[in-house]
Amino acid sequence: MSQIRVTMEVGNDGVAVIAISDPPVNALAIPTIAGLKEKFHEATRRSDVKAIVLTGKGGRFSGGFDINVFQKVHETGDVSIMPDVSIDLVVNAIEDCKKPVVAAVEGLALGGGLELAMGCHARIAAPRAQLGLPELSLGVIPGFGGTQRLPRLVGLSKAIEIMLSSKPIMSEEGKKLGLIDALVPFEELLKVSRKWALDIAERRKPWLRSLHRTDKIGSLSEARKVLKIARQQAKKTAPNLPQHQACLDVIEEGIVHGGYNGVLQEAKVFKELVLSDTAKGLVHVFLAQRATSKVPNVTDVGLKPRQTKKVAIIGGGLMGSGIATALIVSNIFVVLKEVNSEYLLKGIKMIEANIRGLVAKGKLTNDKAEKALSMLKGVLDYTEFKDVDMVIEAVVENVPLKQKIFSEIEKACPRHCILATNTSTIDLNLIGEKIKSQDHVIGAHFFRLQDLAGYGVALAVGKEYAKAFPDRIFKSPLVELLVKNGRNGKNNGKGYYIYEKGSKPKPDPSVLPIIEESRQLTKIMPGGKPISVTDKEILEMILFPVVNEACRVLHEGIVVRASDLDIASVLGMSFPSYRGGIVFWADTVGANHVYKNLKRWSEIYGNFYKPSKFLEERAIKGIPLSAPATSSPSSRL
Ligand SMILES: C[C@H](O)CC(=O)SCCNC(=O)CCNC(=O)[C@H](O)C(C)(C)COP(=O)(O)OP(=O)(O)OC[C@H]1O[C@@H](n2cnc3c(N)ncnc32)[C@H](O)[C@@H]1OP(=O)(O)O
Repeated sequence: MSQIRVTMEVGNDGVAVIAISDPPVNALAIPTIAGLKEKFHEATRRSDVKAIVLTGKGGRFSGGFDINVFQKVHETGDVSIMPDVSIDLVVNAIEDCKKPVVAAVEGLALGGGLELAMGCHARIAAPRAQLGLPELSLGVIPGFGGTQRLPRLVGLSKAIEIMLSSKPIMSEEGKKLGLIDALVPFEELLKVSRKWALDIAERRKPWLRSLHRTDKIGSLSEARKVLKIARQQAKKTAPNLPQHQACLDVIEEGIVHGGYNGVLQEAKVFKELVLSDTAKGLVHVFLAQRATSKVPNVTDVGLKPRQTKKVAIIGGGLMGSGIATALIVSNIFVVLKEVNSEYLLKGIKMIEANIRGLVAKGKLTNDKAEKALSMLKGVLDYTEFKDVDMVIEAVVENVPLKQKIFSEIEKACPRHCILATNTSTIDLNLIGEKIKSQDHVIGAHFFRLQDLAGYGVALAVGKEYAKAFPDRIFKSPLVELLVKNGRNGKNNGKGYYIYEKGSKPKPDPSVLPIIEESRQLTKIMPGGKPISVTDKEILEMILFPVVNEACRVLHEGIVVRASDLDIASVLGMSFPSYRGGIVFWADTVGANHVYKNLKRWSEIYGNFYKPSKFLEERAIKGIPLSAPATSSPSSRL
């Protein structure tokens, strides 16, 4: 195995080129690490090798340590399956190698990939290569010496920024910072790297060990000041993520006690963090997100995705104009259709304002804003629909209106066109009932929340839910009362929050008497007094019904796998990714705990909380909610 994943060629110049070869990203799997150790020992031993170049095949240096190994550690709880790379390979075989080692980097060097490169005695990179240490986004810290070498190469503040943000920098910036020694055209990468390695061997260039450098760290008191500020910021920006403070502690260890001790402490903390719930959740989300692109009977039978170049949107209200904005900034032509020129103009103005907002926030340059707006066309009829790849209907929640629109677009659009509806609640079968191309109908739901969309939408959605799932809704008069009191969310400045330009929305206390009235009407106050619930119970009373609904979706086979719902909850509901998504979290809490509480609440508050059959069976039998249906008899429920 190791021979395939790592190759070595020794040229007439005496340079051994060791290449990682494991497409698509040259991840450092356990056999690859073994292969690297083997090749480095061989190159060190061989008398015909004067210097070494380390590179990656296929246009990418390395995407870092193999994340699948983390998953195995999580499944088994056995952290000893992770090989010692930090000392054995990076310090002993590379950094302390008796022959100079130069990294030739192109494409990307992330995580463990960049850490290998930092262990080399120089780094030569091609343009636009991504360099980063994204380990914190996986719930761990860099574990191959990155917490020690990066500060020594680019300075403490920048290194902290790179690690805590988990965002890569480009090789151009890397060159300015000193992380990269030379930036050369792609065609010259290997040639220059070989020569650089020979120059070091023959003492024409310095032989630098990153871990031994101190020139960019500054004094201990300066370093402590920088670390103190970083700790305070991390407390605010990442209060629930232990890896941020842990990373700063390990950096400090190396500054106080020297780089080598820092590396040892890093390895210890890394192994503790890899078993944390945060790492379990984040690693799950990383792998689950990639799994969403694998659809049985679609991607595995060779079907290729079709490009979407032009999309029509029906309805230029808040929703339609928001969707149009997202599409034009992604370089997709948009045809926006409205029923009259007054509404159309309003929609276009909203899109222009959205784009101006993105420019003001620095998310879009003026050039890109102009380009985006040039991709938008407002229309009042269907003529422009003749060559669209997709239509997204974003009109009010009204079944006859949506059915009429779908009949019209079926005639106006090409056969391949996807017919999407932005409905929140209406059954897609009902929307497509009157057309022939039912196999082209999909739901493409966008929603931001009540204050933003306006309470009219919330009322319409509530009515549809009540019709479709009468036994699954909690009947609350709150939204109607808000409307009666002249409130309509952000739209008229009277929502749950107060919206002031330039500042974060603040809770509006004048909404409290209306909430109180709603409570009285709902009769959920035994003895006329609000019930007393802990913060934990509030959280569970909100999220367990979501878990229950996820169980119904799983039972009905609407998603291919439970982890698709995790990704939907993270991307669509802002469910914290460090908790792994809604089903993953429910399994962490325990299906039985979810079931028992829902059952108890359903006896007090009614059917809204009634556990579904799927949840009940899995809870009773002790089967995780995420286990595939085939492994459990509940698939027949
Ligand atoms: C000890 C060390 O300090 C610890 C570490 O190194 S932890 C790892 C640090 N590295 C990372 O976090 C990088 C993670 N990877 C990425 O961000 C992106 O995959 C990427 C920027 C490298 C490439 O992105 P992109 O081109 O869009 O391709 P993407 O679909 O994400 O990945 C291609 C395939 O490579 C896999 N892959 C990418 N990086 C991987 C890694 N580090 N380990 C294992 N598999 C990896 C993906 O799972 C995907 O597999 P699939 O084809 O079976 O779905």
